[in-house]
Amino acid sequence: MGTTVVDVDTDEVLADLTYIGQREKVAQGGFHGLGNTRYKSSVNRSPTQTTKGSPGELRNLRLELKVLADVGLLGLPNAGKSTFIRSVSAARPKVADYPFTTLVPNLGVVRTEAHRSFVVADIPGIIEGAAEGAGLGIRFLKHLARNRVLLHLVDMAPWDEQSPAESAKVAVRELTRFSATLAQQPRWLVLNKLDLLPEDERESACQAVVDALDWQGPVYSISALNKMGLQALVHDLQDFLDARVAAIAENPALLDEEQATRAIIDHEARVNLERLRQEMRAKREEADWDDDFDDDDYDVEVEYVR
Ligand SMILES: Nc1nc2c(ncn2[C@@H]2O[C@H](COP(=O)(O)OP(=O)(O)OP(=O)(O)O)[C@@H](O)[C@H]2O)c(=O)[nH]1
Ligand SMILES: [Mg+2]
Repeated sequence: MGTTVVDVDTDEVLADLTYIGQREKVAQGGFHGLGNTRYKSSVNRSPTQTTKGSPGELRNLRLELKVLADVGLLGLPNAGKSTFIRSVSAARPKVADYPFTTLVPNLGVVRTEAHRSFVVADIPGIIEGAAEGAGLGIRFLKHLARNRVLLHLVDMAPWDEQSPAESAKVAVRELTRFSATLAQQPRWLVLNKLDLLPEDERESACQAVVDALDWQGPVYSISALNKMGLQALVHDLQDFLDARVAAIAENPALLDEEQATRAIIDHEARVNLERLRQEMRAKREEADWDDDFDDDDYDVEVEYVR
C-alpha cells in the first residue's frame, strides 16, 4: 500500500495502490505456447505440431513508496515533530536536541476514543533548499502527498538566529516549490515549544508568525513536550477527519477528486524533482570540469568528516 507504479520511459502512472488487496496489471505477459498434446485428435494421436508463445510486454518500472497516513507533520529540523508524535501516540521515534534526528518516516496511531483513531506520519525535517535536493528533505516531502491534513510545526523558541516567522516561511516556500498543489491542501499552523516563552510574550509571539505568513487558516499554540494544548488539537483533527470520511460516504465522487489531486501532486513533484536533479547534476559536472583544469584545486586540503 502507498506504492505508485510509474513507467520510467513515458512517466505514465500505471497504478496507485491505496487499499489492501488492490491488484493492478502493469504489464501484459505473453501468451503461452501450445504444446503438442493440444493438437492431439482422433486422427493424429502423436502430433509433432506446437506453436510458440508470444513475448510479454517489456517495461521499465519505478515503484515509489509513500507513507499512508491521515495527518502529516511538516516542519524544519528540530521543530518538535517526533516529540509531538510521542506525546499523542504510542510511537517512540527518537527525539534529540539536534537537527536531522529523524531519518526515516515514523507512523503513530492516535486513539481518541475506543473506536476512533487516526494515523500521524512523522517525517524527517525539511530544510531550506530541500526542494532543490539539498540535504535530506527532497526524499521525504513525497510522504506528505497522501495525508488529508498537514500540521505545520514551528519552533517558537529556536536556538539559532532565524526567527520563528522566518523559519515558518522557509517551510512553506519549500513545500510550494515541491508542489504548489500540495501547498494548497488543508494545513494547520501549530506553534510549538510555547512552554519556553514567558507567559506574557506568548500571544504576541504567535501573532507575529500569523502576520508574517498572512495566515488565515487554523492556528494552535502547543507544547509538544508538556502536552499543553494537545487535547484540543487532537480532538479537532479527529473531527476534521471524521467529517471528511462522512462527506465521502455521502458523495463518493469526492474520493475520485482526492485521487485526482494526488495524481497532480505526484506529477508536479516528479517534474520539479527531476528538474532540480538535473540542475544539481549540471552543477556537479561544472565543478568536475573545474577540477580538471584548475591547478589550484590540487592544493586544496580536503578534510573528510564522518
Ligand atoms: N521545551 C520544549 N522542548 C521541546 C518541545 N518539543 C520538542 N522539544 C525539544 O526540541 C528538540 C527537537 O525535538 P524533536 O522532536 O526531535 O524534533 P524533530 O522536529 O522531530 O526534529 P528532526 O527529526 O531533526 O526533524 C528536542 O530536544 C525536544 O526535546 C516543547 O514543546 N517544549
Ligand atoms: Mg524527528
